[in-house]
Amino acid sequence: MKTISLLGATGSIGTQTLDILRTHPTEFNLAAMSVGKNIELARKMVGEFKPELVSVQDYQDCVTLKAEYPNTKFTFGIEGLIEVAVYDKSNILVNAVLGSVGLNPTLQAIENGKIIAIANKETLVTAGHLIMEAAKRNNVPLLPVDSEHSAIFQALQGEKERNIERLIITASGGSFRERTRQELENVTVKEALNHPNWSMGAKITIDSATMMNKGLEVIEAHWLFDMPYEKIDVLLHKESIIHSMIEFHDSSIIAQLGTPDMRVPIQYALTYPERLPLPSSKRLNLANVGKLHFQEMDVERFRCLRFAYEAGKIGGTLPTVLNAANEVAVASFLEGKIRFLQIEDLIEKALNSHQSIDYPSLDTIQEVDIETRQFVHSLL
Ligand SMILES: NC(=O)C1=CN([C@@H]2O[C@H](COP(=O)(O)OP(=O)(O)OC[C@H]3O[C@@H](n4cnc5c(N)ncnc54)[C@H](OP(=O)(O)O)[C@@H]3O)[C@@H](O)[C@H]2O)C=CC1
Ligand SMILES: CC(=O)[C@@H](O)[C@H](O)COP(=O)(O)O
Ligand SMILES: [Mn+2]
Repeated sequence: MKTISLLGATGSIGTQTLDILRTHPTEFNLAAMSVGKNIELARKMVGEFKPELVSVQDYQDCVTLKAEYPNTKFTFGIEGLIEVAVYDKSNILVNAVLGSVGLNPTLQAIENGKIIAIANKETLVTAGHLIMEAAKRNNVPLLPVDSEHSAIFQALQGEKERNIERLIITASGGSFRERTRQELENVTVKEALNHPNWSMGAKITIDSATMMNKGLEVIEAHWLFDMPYEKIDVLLHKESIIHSMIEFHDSSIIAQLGTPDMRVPIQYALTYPERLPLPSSKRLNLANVGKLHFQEMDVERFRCLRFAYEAGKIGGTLPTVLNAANEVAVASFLEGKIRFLQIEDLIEKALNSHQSIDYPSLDTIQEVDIETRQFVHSLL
């Protein structure tokens, strides 16, 4: 029995993680979880899974839930996220929280020897060097949940990182893949949230439409697989059936395929190195699919991808700025405060106005994260 702490239980990845726990009740047990503001769903989850510890975002929700479930321990805020992440009865942390708020809980969980199943890519983008250093020092496995990184991780089994020629990360093209740049001027939030292949949380769906999701994934892959940026390519593949590939020195390419279903990579991270059946997942029938399509990425049309490569290559605090500016810009777009193309304008302004600091400490990253958020807010 594996005992799990789950950050972001009420989200898209969080709810699918709980689906897997439901499918395999004798394999997994939920000891602790965090939610944000979706207290209605949290209530149902506490009733069903009976975790011993629950963290909520706001103090008042903590008080309300405590009155309803006196046998459960409730906590709140960033300290609550950390408490869940390091909960002593858990041996695995599934980090499915949204944004760089996941950084400190992840670091603390690593320091406490927890196995990390990481979906929360913003944490790796903003401070990949700190996460990788801590994981190495504590001999803690970092198991990717993001579909592309899980695909690469699966294709790497039995292989050596030193034999990799390049990583090929596939991109669906997002909600606006058929539109010209000019047609992006007046797109709506509703249109942007209509991803062609995946059902995901709002922020990552917008990131997919701007191509920032692929940018974040390039940086994520750089850290997870210790790969220079020059050896990480992005390829448009509109079906999202090949989830990513590795090309080796001898020109062999190994890919991982499947229908777009995040429960597969989530479950793989939870069962690694074993595999369990996943009866509810639709099996891929390639004869029915017939054709797969591939197309070169245009970094002029998708400027966010170029920003991410540039920020990643320079390193220091630039990825922190990239991520924090993007988080604020996407939230502003979702709130109807800015137009779609202003997302990339705001990120560009934040990057241009920042002097990168090399080898940033956790404190420096947190300061730069706050400063960047304030800077972008001042432009709105
Ligand atoms: N969705 C997907 O298919 C994929 C997602 N990912 C990554 O996984 C992470 C989660 O994505 P996704 O599940 O789509 O996101 P969602 O928006 O669906 O869920 C986010 C979760 O985090 C909680 N949350 C948000 N902000 C805070 C906060 N400040 N404090 C505490 N809790 C908070 C939310 O709580 P509440 O809703 O209760 O307010 C919710 O539980 C992201 O980093 C994303 O990039 C990676 C690959 C695929
Ligand atoms: C499911 C997942 O991992 C997402 O990151 C997904 O890949 C988004 O798809 P695109 O960014 O390729 O549109
Ligand atoms: Mn992905």
